[in-house]
Amino acid sequence: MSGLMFSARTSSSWACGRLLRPASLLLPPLRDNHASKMSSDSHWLPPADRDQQVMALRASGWVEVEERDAIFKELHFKTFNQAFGFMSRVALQAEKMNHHPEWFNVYNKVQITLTTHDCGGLSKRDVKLAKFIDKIANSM
Ligand SMILES: C[C@H](O)[C@H](O)[C@H]1CNC2=NC(N)=NC(=O)C2=N1
Repeated sequence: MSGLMFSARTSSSWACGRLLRPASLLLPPLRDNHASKMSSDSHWLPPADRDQQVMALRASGWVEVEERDAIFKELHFKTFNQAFGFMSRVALQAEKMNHHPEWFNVYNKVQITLTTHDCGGLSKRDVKLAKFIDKIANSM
């Protein structure tokens, strides 16, 4: 295949409010620093909102990850089947939101980290998914 290939950014570009543009070696980056990228995110959490939301999630067991703009929680279930059933329900919601956890499961334990890769940090989607995770975990 020859010639310069152009490709439109994926739908996930909208997750952070960035303009859709053909990825090209010719165009300078519209926004090339973290702060300006974060500030343009339509799902970006302004500092005041973020503090309030993270404080509420802390109350239900979420903790902030050191050296990453992310939140973490470890959940314990009675059995592996319960843990896997929980993960299945969260996976369906993640697909519906097109927003996916970073997670690790050993037997009845599930470790979950939430962050928005397209935005380089926490967004409203992480808060929404964290609240869904807590709702499902509490219902099991
Ligand atoms: C191409 C796809 O839509 C994107 O990669 C989505 C998928 N799921 C995602 N999940 C998370 N946690 N962050 C993202 O930025 C993200 N982006």
